[in-house]
Parts: sequence; C-alpha cells; structure tokens
Amino acid sequence: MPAHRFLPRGPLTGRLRVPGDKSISHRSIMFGALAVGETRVTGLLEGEDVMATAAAMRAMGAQIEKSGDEWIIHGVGVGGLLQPEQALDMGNSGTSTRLLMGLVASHDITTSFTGDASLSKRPMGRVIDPLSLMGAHFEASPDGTLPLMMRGAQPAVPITYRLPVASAQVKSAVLLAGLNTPGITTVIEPVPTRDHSERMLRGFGAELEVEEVDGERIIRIHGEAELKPQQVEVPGDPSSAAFFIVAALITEGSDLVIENVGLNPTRAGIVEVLRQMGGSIEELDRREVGGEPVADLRVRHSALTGIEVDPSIAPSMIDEFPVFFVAAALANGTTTTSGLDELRVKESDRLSAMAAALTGAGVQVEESEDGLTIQGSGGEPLRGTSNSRTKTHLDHRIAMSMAVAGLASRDGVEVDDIAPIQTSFPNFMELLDRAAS
Ligand SMILES: O=C(O)C1=C[C@@H](OP(=O)(O)O)[C@@H](O)[C@H](O)C1
Ligand SMILES: C=C(OP(=O)(O)O)C(=O)O
Repeated sequence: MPAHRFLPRGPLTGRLRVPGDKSISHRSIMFGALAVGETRVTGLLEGEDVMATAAAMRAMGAQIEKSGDEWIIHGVGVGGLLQPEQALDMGNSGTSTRLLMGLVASHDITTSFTGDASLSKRPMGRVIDPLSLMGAHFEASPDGTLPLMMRGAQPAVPITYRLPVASAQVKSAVLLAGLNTPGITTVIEPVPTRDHSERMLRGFGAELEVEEVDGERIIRIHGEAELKPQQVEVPGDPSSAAFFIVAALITEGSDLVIENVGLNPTRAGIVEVLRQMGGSIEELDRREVGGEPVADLRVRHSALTGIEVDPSIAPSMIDEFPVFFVAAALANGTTTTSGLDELRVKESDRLSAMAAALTGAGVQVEESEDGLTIQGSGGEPLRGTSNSRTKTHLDHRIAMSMAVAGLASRDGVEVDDIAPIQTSFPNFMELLDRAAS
C-alpha cells in the first residue's frame, strides 16, 4: 500500500496527452478477439483493467501481442471462444467482468470469474438477470457478487431487455451475448449511456440498428454475426483528461493543453458542467479519431461558481464525479448533486468515499442518499486537519481526485494508497510532475 502526500504546486502549463480511452480499449481487444483475421490497435490503454481483459481473451483462445506501438490481435471468430483452463481473474475491473460474462453467456463454456476485494463487492445481479433469460446458468452467492461460476448456453435465446439501471456495461453484456445468438437481441435504453459498443460493433461489421423513440434508445443486434478485423486508433480518455482539466481550472496561473481528448457526447458531460461553473475550456482542432469526435482542450485557471447539477447529465460524466466534487470544493458558493445512486456501486462507494476525503481536507460536505452538497472555498486553498489521510478503498479515481485536491491545498493531501492508479492511468504521476513542474 504505497501512501503519498500530494503537495500544493502549480501552475499547470504546456501540453500533455493522456492514455487511450479505457472503454474503447477493452472493446477493441474483445471485438478483435472475435473477428476472423488480424486486428491492429494503436493508442491502447495499457492499464491493469485492460490487461485483465487481454489475459482473459488469451485464455479463451485469442492471440494478443504488442509489436512496437501496435497491439496485434488474431481473433477466433464469433462462436469460436474456448473454455479457459483456469478461473478468469478480473482484478479491479467491472467492465471486463460484465462484458466478458456477456460473451461467455452464448458460448459453450463453463468458467469462474474472480476479482479483487473491491470488485468482489460489486453487483453482478444486473448482468446475471438478463443473461439467465438468454439461457446462461449461474452459481453465485445470493447477493450476486464474485466469485461466481457460469455456464454459457448454446444456442442462447434472443431477448428484448429493458435496462433497469442506466449502465453501458449491462447494455454491452446483452449485446455481446446477442452476437452469438440466433435471431435479433434487443436492448431498450430509457436513459442513453456511452455508446462505444454500438459504434465499434458496427465498425467491425455487425448488423446493429439504433432507433430513438420518445427519448428512449432501442438497439437491435443481429446474431450469429461475422466480425471483420479492423485497424483501431483509440482516442485519449476523457475520464483521465478530467483530472488535468480540473487541476488546471483550480490552480492559479494554469494554461494547459490536453491533446487528443475523446469528446463523444455520451462521455463529455464533465466539460459542459465545468463550463456552466465558469471554467475556461476551449476546443481546438475538432476532428474524428477511430470514429469518435476528438479535440485538443486548452484549459485556463478560472474562478468557478457553485451550481445545481442537472441529474440527467449524470450518465455522460458518471466516472468524473469524484474529481468534479474537487472542482466544487474550490468554487465560489454551493454545489448540489442528486440522482447519483450508481456512484455507490463503483470501485468504492464514491459518494461516501469523497465525502470523507473532502471533509478530511477541510471542506464542508453534506452527503444525501443520492448526492453530495459541497460548500466551495471560493478559491482559497483547502485547509485539512494535519492527521487526515484519504482512504482510497482500492479506487483509482478517489486516489487521483485527491491528488488534484492536494494541488489546491495549503499543506498537501495524504492519500493512503496510490497503487490503484495503475488500473486506468499508469503514467498519471509522471504527467502530473511534468505539467506542474
Ligand atoms: O461500459 C463501460 O466501458 C463503462 C461503463 C460505466 O459503468 P456502468 O455501466 O456500470 O455505469 C463506467 O462507470 C465504467 O468505467 C466503464
Ligand atoms: C467504474 C469504473 O470502472 P469499472 O466499472 O470498469 O471497474 C471506472 O473506471 O471509474
């Protein structure tokens, strides 16, 4: 458990590039592993979560290796996954677990899924339910957590499933199970969530239609698909960029360019909300990378004003709330959030973890069932108690958010464990050192 004290420093200047998008990286490995032939991926995030996906796909028969800057994947074809010899260890990664459960559900495979202490607390019932309807069989504890054992169905049964929670992971699990299921599998999404699976499955040649009816999205995938290998260029991860966006906004004198940031509308809520607070975030050179909108972001130190965040924007910034709460802690006035129940079932309970961390850093925070209310310091440095130490609970985003809070503190912020940062942002410390030197 390496602890670290993040000291006040800045301004953040110059240019930097964050690693590849985690969601797109997972999917490029999975879809490449299901295509017939050779997929090449550049810009892949080499964090522990994506490496867990790669190890699992190798264990099920795909060849995946790195050559220079490229990852090269030789797929087995839809329906061609093999039964792994050992349990699939998903580490800290919810995305790997839920999407791979979807893939296994329509293959003739029996396997176990295991994970670390954080992942073993997270709800899997949300994927067990629809995948059981498709014919998969599960042996899991009554609370539906890892470790669990599952047996895929062959053939699986196509279903029409209306998502009971706004979750791209559940949506993707059902669509991926549908890839190897005869007929048409349908997912109805009352609230739009990140659409990387839909975009990329189409790019790999799957037949997939999306229809919008009364604000709901209806997604249909044609089964027994054949995926064609692709050349994938992974754009920079907006969720990783968010730490540097907030760091530059709250640190006096900052003027930072973050290059190549993915700005898919289903992911870009953080930029919109920070702008509503008065944040200066300029988009330069808007373009398309790998079928996704991308821009370089110029971010300048700004006086932020507290706001009431519209809960309907939550799905498009779901992973950015921990660092958003840090921005709110430095704003002028009160920021209120609601509708964030999903934050309680991430790598940690992110509402209570951030309430405790910010309180330790001297911020006035009130925790409700589904959100936080934060009294901002008006730009004054945060003044925590000298013995307070952030508990990260194996959650990378809590560690990085409080690293950012440390920049705007009087005496620094102590974080109990920075090892989890490796799951999504292996060079975070190096980039922070460089930008704030
Ligand atoms: O589909 C994905 O790649 C992800 C979906 C989100 O999870 P939920 O679907 O559980 O909201 C997000 O929090 C996670 O980091 C990545
Ligand atoms: C929730 C996250 O990831 P996952 O669900 O894949 O563990 C995250 O990266 O913030």
